[in-house]
Amino acid sequence: MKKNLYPAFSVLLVDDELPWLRSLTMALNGEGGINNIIQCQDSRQVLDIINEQNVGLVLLDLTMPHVSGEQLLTTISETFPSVFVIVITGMNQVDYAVRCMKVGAFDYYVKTNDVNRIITGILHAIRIIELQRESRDVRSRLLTDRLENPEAFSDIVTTSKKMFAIFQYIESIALSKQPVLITGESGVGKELIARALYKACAYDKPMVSVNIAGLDDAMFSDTLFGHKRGAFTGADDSRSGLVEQAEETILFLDEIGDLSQSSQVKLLRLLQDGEYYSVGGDQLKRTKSRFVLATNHDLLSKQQCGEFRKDLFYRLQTHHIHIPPLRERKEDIPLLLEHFVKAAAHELGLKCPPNIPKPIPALLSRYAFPGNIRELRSIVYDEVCRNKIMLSADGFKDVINYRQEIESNPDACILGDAAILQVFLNAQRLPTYSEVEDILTEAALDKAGGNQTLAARMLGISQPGLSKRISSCKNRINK
Ligand SMILES: Nc1ncnc2c1ncn2[C@@H]1O[C@H](COP(=O)(O)OP(=O)(O)OP(=O)(O)O)[C@@H](O)[C@H]1O
Repeated sequence: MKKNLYPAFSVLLVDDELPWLRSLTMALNGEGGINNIIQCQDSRQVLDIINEQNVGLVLLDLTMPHVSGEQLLTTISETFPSVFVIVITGMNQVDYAVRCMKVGAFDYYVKTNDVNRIITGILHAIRIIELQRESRDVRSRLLTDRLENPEAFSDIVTTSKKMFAIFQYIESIALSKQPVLITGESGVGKELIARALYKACAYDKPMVSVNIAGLDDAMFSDTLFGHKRGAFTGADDSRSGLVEQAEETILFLDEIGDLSQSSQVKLLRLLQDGEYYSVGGDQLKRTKSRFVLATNHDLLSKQQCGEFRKDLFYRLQTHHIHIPPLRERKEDIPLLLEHFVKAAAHELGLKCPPNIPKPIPALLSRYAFPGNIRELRSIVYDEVCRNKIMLSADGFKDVINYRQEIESNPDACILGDAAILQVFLNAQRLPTYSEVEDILTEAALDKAGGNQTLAARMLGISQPGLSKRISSCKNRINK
């Protein structure tokens, strides 16, 4: 996989003027990050090059010796209909432009010193070609029912056709540079899918991940873009951000659903043009990172009620992977059960995993798993701790009944005031507010099997509020 070449197909520059070829190549490379370029000065060679190399886009001059650009344009359109042609010429006449577009040119530019405008058009064409190629690729993969690199998905335990279709889709978008949005309920495996995508892309550098829930706009900019020395009080040194650290690999932004409006604007610019400023810096930077973003929010309804920007919402739709909840792929339950029993036994140092009585998979299939696979994992681990030789069907039944009860009536677990008071009176010293917050957050997540929506309901706060508490709790631990 030629992962350092962009785009994955070649861009063929055809012009008899060598200085123009050179300056356009430099601009495409520097400003547009395009480095998969073939230069051709002799118009007679163009068709052979297209025939022999993986050319997706031709940037074509019109006035050339031997074969004219217009003649070439007609032949390319007829013989290689999937190759896009952009005409870049010195001829500033509308009728030429109209003629070229009629014959099949994708766009028409007059040579100018302001190459930025041309580059924006070329990047636009590249994006469309990538999408066309990807959709062709997805179609052929769906017909052949195969994976090119099954190893990339080996950590994901599944037998579901829906998940297999997701794997095929991931393989078909692996070479694209466009951002990928992964959605699905909490605990459904979004991070695992992001890691599979990373493996399918075969980057040399490790993936960079960050959970951006609860970051205010200043923290968001500082974390992603870094800062210049003296940018704010305490910024004693310049520091690079995660975007720079993730150059030529994947930057995984988890929980993008709660971003503030101003951070959404910055994120859009980053995804759209690859551009950003470090905090306190006035030099525009460009990135070649691949962005993978995840959320368990319904972004469509957030966008409809004005909480999520429409332009960002649509920018994120280019490559969208939605992971179905566990209750919609119950065929995975027996496999996952066995997998987690083995993993738990291994962690506990058991010689062999406990036996699984036959009724347990069917019992689990009747439960809706609001916390999805994370919840199943925590139930199984807990049961393996309790029963190291043979798992207990009754144990599973009790846990599931209890969880269903909490789910239908989150108030049921509330302790009386006196009981709460007693907990503190028995302690040698009173915990601080932040200690209580950490303990409660952890306890609620534990009870809810990692389901943040349910845990937030138990604590009487919103899910974004809980997300913020989780990240501040993590920050306190990391300090
Ligand atoms: N198909 C699977 N096979 C094995 N383990 C899985 C699978 N799906 C999820 N898991 C495990 O379940 C747990 C939750 O997965 P993950 O963190 O990827 O979910 P998530 O959707 O990102 O959750 P959240 O929205 O809360 O961040 C992890 O321990 C993960 O390894």
